[in-house]
Amino acid sequence: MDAGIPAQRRRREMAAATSGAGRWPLSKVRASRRPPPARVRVAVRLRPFVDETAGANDTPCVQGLDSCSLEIANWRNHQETLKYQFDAFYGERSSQQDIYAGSVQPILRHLLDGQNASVLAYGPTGAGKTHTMLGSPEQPGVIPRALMDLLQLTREEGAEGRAWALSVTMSYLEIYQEKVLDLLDPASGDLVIREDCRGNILIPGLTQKPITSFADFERYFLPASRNRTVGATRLNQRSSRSHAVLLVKVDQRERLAPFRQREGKLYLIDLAGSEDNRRTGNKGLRLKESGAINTSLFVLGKVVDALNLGLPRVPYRDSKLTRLLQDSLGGSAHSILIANIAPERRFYLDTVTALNFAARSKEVINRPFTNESLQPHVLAPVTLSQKELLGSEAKRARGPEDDEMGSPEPLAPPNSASQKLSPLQKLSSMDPAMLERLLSLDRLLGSQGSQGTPLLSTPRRERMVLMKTVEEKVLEIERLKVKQKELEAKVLAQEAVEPKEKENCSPTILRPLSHRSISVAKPLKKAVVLPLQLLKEQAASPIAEVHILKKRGRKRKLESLCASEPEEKAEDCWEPQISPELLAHGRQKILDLLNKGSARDLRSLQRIGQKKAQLIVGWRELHGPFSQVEDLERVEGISGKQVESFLKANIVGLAAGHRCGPS
Ligand SMILES: Nc1ncnc2c1ncn2[C@@H]1O[C@H](COP(=O)(O)OP(=O)(O)OP(=O)(O)O)[C@@H](O)[C@H]1O
Repeated sequence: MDAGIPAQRRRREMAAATSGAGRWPLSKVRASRRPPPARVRVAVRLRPFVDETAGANDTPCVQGLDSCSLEIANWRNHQETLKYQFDAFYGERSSQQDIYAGSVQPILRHLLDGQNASVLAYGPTGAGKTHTMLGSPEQPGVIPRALMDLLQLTREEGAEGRAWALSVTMSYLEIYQEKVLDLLDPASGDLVIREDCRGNILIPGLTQKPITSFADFERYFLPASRNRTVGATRLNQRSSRSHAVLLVKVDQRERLAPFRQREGKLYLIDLAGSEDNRRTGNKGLRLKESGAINTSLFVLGKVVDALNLGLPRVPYRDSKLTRLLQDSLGGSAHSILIANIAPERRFYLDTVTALNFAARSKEVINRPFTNESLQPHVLAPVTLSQKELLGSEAKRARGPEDDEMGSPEPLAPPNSASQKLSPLQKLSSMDPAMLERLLSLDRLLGSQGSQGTPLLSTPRRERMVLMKTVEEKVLEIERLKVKQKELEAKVLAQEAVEPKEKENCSPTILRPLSHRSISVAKPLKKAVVLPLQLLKEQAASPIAEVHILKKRGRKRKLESLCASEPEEKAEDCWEPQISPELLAHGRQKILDLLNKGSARDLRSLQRIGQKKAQLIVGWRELHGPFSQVEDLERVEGISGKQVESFLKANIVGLAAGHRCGPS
């Protein structure tokens, strides 16, 4: 478009545009003159209590401080509050109009300057994204309000006699499991996203409906909304399983010479909820959906971070959602992210995660959470096991008051050196696995003599150093655990191979209690065969143990007098037997890769493609390092069976590499 305009005039109009007097679209000037990428503005909306299970006395775990900041209890130290700062904060009493007028309406005018804009509702499942974006007939949300205003604005600006003629079109699509589906034409299948030579993002084949009135909009939008994929999860009966993207284009044509054209795009997006599948109870299809949702939200987080930090590379291409938004997030586009959060305590961790995702700045204030009736429990985090925590969870399920009263017998004697006051038990619905992780961090920091350095209140750089130390310690512990398992396996293997010797063996060799069982079934037949072709290699190879074949077969259960689970033994077929030591090396190598490898490194593993590698990296960033390879099963989208076959496919190769390699 620029080519036909004399350079002098272009410069004049540019100057007019930047001084606010003209209407030359900043987005259309040459790249070198473009303003620096716009920051994504972030607003947080706290919804009111809607949880029927919340008791009358339940107090929110988060509360607003002013129109831009809020505080939330610090799980680790009840004397402290985490304070977050945003561009805007809307408390539980805020209305739909407050959010719209405060954060959305101001960006609409940029569309008439030919610039793009986007509004994204983000947050955990059930926190109020759809309510914010869509609302109800009584409380219309951002979408109907924005459409109403935009149509009004374009009618006025494009009226006869004005310099520009304006028209509005709408498209409506969903991104479901990384597929782009046209909600106005559900039969059309997965659509491709393309970029033209000017960097504009296009979706060829996507339906565009011209709209001139709000009635037009409703006529298309309401039936299309019913095409959106929703499903019931444990946390929301009608949970959105896809990102719903409403695209409104405002097209402008100048009525007189030089007949310029402009196009402004507005994306109004109701994102699918970020999900912690240990709480949603998702399985099968829901789990798969959730994996795709979490991955694309993770990429969105990276894109927002990169834009707000001014990084040179913004990873738009890593997901369909961000690819679609490439020309409407950053650049000269105007974007607002509305992070929706819930007040119920059972959402505490989700809330912290959402706030951390959205936070521009956070500080720790040295005062208790003001609305929090946290009763100091005499707990020693260093001695609190997951079992005990689960016990307290169960107790809470019986009645929260019991818990409020605290245990008549403190878990640690008062005044003991390890004693700490902790609000952990008050954060009633915190995931036990997550608690265990947080507590293990505590334990490690405690054993490092850094009790005085609360992790979350430490400046970012120091926190990174601390986290690194903690990670190393965790790895060391894991290594020791593996070593222990190895020794146990050796003892077991020895007993299986030499049942008779076992009877006479020294009483000083004891197996760990949990593994001690007395089998009353017939002893297994021993069969260790060295295949002919391997005999030579085995003599020379340092990894000879891999090539020994062991007899194995249909599993059958043996009665066990000691173990709670029946022991499984096998017979009648052959499989490679790997020495426990080698197995442990292989496992450790895999674990190291899972915890330290980039997505690219992970792809070098068998059975790990690009998607799985991203899922793993995403999980790691959200939940911290894997403590054992089996934790892979906790990654959404990776099943237990897949983990099993992944281990089989990789363990020997990596173990062999370890033993034979230069190290
Ligand atoms: N500000 C609010 N005022 C009153 N009710 C609300 C508010 N926000 C959300 N709700 C109610 O909370 C429930 C969950 O909200 P909603 O469906 O919007 O969550 P969501 O974040 O879109 O969930 P999902 O990601 O699973 O789709 C709904 O019943 C909704 O009406």
